[in-house]
Amino acid sequence: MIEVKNLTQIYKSGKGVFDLNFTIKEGEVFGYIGPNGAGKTTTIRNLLGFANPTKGSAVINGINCRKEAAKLQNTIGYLPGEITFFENMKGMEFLRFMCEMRHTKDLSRRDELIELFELDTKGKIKKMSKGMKQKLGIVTAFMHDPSIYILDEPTSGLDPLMQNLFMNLLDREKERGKTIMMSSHIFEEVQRVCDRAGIIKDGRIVAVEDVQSLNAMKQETFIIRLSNKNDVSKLMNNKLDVKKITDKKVKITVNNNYKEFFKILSDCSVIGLEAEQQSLENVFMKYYGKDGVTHE
Ligand SMILES: Nc1ncnc2c1ncn2[C@@H]1O[C@H](COP(=O)(O)OP(=O)(O)OP(=O)(O)O)[C@@H](O)[C@H]1O
Repeated sequence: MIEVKNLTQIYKSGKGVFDLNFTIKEGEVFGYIGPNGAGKTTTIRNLLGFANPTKGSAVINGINCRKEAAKLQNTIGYLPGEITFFENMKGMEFLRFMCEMRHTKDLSRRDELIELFELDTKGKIKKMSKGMKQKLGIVTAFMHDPSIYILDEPTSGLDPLMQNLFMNLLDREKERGKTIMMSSHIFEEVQRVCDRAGIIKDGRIVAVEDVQSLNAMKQETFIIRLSNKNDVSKLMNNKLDVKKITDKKVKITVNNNYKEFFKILSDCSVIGLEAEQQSLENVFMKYYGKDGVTHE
């Protein structure tokens, strides 16, 4: 369905994306993850036909994304990373304009989405907050019921409640057999909804993995507070990766060995447990060297 072949776009600065190769099957949810500046937006802009690749191609449903971009317009729901709308239009005016452009007849989905995200469409876009603009972008990307979604960091700017609503919406679209590509640097988000994920770093794809195997790579770190300081040495004398912070506080890194982790903790005087968020960057920095080769 989506085929990226040797796609290269080099900016004057020498940065960009280089020899990207991946395919996304019909009905698949593909996460595209990488740190800031890795090349996610550049790839997505090529899929939308907004950029002229230096080399290679992106093809969707047999249609060349650059050469025949107009043909894809109604098939794709695109959410840009930075939303620069017609700032002087009111929210509803913009949505009506987009529906006319796309010849969308059935407006019920638009209205359902406005209600779902509690979007106030009365005000001018330039007066909307970042989160409100993001919601407007989501309604725009989803309201014509396209078969493919290309979403650039879709939850950015949304509060946790809205993020959750959005992820539920993605689940429903996935169930309806839609093909979804979404960029993100939030591991949890990709983990929750994606089947596979491509990892991009310094403009190159370093891995395309099943999300299940990606999960196995993830380590979690917990800060444990104890009431009895003797428990610190008890914790240090086993197979767990434990670092002492104070005489009653330790940091434990768990790498899928939860069973052992809970077994040992159940025997200690735990009075507090706090999970440390691990950034996605840390996850793959640990597993992929600069050369893009897996280092176990
Ligand atoms: N128009 C441009 N001209 C020159 N360099 C650019 C341009 N757009 C992006 N770049 C550079 O290309 C690289 C990839 O940028 P890109 O925006 O694709 O990354 P990204 O993965 O989307 O990052 P982020 O997560 O920060 O949005 C970066 O080094 C960026 O500085």
